[in-house]
Amino acid sequence: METLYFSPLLLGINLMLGCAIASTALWYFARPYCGPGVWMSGAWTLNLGIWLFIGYMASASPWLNIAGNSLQLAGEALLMVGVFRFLGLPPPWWTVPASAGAMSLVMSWHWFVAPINTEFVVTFYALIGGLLPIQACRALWVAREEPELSGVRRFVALAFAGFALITLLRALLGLIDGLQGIEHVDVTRSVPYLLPYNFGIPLWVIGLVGLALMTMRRILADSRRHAEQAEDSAERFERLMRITQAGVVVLERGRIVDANPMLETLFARSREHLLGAELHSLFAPAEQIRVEELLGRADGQPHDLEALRDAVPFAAEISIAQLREDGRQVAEIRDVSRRKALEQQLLHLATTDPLTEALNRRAFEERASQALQRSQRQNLPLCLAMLDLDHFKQVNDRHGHITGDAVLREFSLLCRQRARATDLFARVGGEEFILLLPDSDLEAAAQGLERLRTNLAERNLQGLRISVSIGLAEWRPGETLEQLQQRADTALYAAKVAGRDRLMRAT
Ligand SMILES: Nc1nc2c(ncn2[C@@H]2O[C@H](COP(=O)(O)OP(=O)(O)OP(=O)(O)O)[C@@H](O)[C@H]2O)c(=O)[nH]1
Repeated sequence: METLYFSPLLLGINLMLGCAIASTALWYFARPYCGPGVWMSGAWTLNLGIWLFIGYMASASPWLNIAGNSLQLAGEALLMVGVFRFLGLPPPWWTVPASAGAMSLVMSWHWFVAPINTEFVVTFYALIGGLLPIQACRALWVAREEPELSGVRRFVALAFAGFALITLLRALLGLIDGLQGIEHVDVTRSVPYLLPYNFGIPLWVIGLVGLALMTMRRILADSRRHAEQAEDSAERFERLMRITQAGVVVLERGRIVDANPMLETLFARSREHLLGAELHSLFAPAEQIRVEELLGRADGQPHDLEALRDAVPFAAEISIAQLREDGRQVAEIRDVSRRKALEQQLLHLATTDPLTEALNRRAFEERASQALQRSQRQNLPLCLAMLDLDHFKQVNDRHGHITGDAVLREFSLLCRQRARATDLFARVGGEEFILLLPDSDLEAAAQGLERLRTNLAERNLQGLRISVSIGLAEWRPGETLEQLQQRADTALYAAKVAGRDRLMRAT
């Protein structure tokens, strides 16, 4: 019992058990980092090997001896494989079965074929045990990645190198003893036995402590890197929010909880005024229900709304998206009044005649067929008139094209002024115009056009007496726009033939 108080064997076993428990804790707290899990299995395998070996010492069972020695080497090999896993290198898994298998073979030979001098057995064990860490040492020493780990990596490499050296020294001493035919019965008198307990195991523990430090250093370096990245992206986000041309707001239940500087400019309100305000308060009263609906939808799509800056409306585009599961939303608001004005301008250019500002033929046909469909659906009357200035060639010939143009412009203005908002007035030829009168029967249309004609006859355009001939047709159910136009054209021709400056109704 007394020898137990000073037993290096017991101390070694306890240290190994401590290492296994510590590496389990390391694995648990370092998850999901690669490496500690393999170290943990290595440490427990090694412990299992030691306990089986103790079992052999108590029972002298050859099987326990074989399994104990083989598992100790397998545990050591696993520890080295874990280093490769940690460094992100291809792990040499083969070393685990290779070292355990080779040891089993030698031990089986010793027990079941021919006894080998135990010093040679020790030599063989130590040779494998000493060679195993060398590759891991090299990998740790030369690794270039993660410069913040280089110090601790070298520390572990040196600890493993020391362990390898002690173990190989043990192999050499065993070999010398074996060659001399010495066989140690009392292990406490054997240097090859004392070497691992007094020096090998401490170095092994130091190596494991180093592995734990290395893992912690990586975790620290990674979290520092992540913190830097987070800070970086927060800064980028802030910068983006400052320079973006869009007003950006973060919303909580429809209320503004954060806003970028552009929003202040866009709505001419200070941040203090904006924070806490309902999003819909930034828009025209008529749009507020729509804003609520868009908040509910949060589809991230752009929608056009009328916003208010100092109570003055402007065209805005808003897109609302869900920010997080907790119901926070983000809205992006842009002033699109310039774009809207441009769109209007383009639409105007695409649909009107540049000289007279009347609709062009294409726009007329598009809108006239819609009006025709509506009349058809609602069974309402509709009329179409063709208007052609009389002897316009003479105007050009006598007074020049510029005067002719001015006459056309004035005539167009007169017609547009007299037309109702629902009427469609277009220029379809040089001095030929067309007027579509929805919801007007032939009688009412004729009266209105007669008034126009007499009004024109009574006034001078560019100091000239200008008259117009008109052909008028009322739409008949089932008739197409072309057919209706054709009849009005025929009536116009009849008006010209009949002496001009008159209105003729189509038959
Ligand atoms: N100033 C000007 N003249 C145009 C324009 N487009 C067509 N014209 C002229 O309009 C005239 C049309 O002449 P005609 O088709 O012979 O008809 P008209 O002289 O009005 O005679 P009737 O229609 O039979 O009464 C031509 O002289 C064209 O050059 C234009 O944009 N500006």
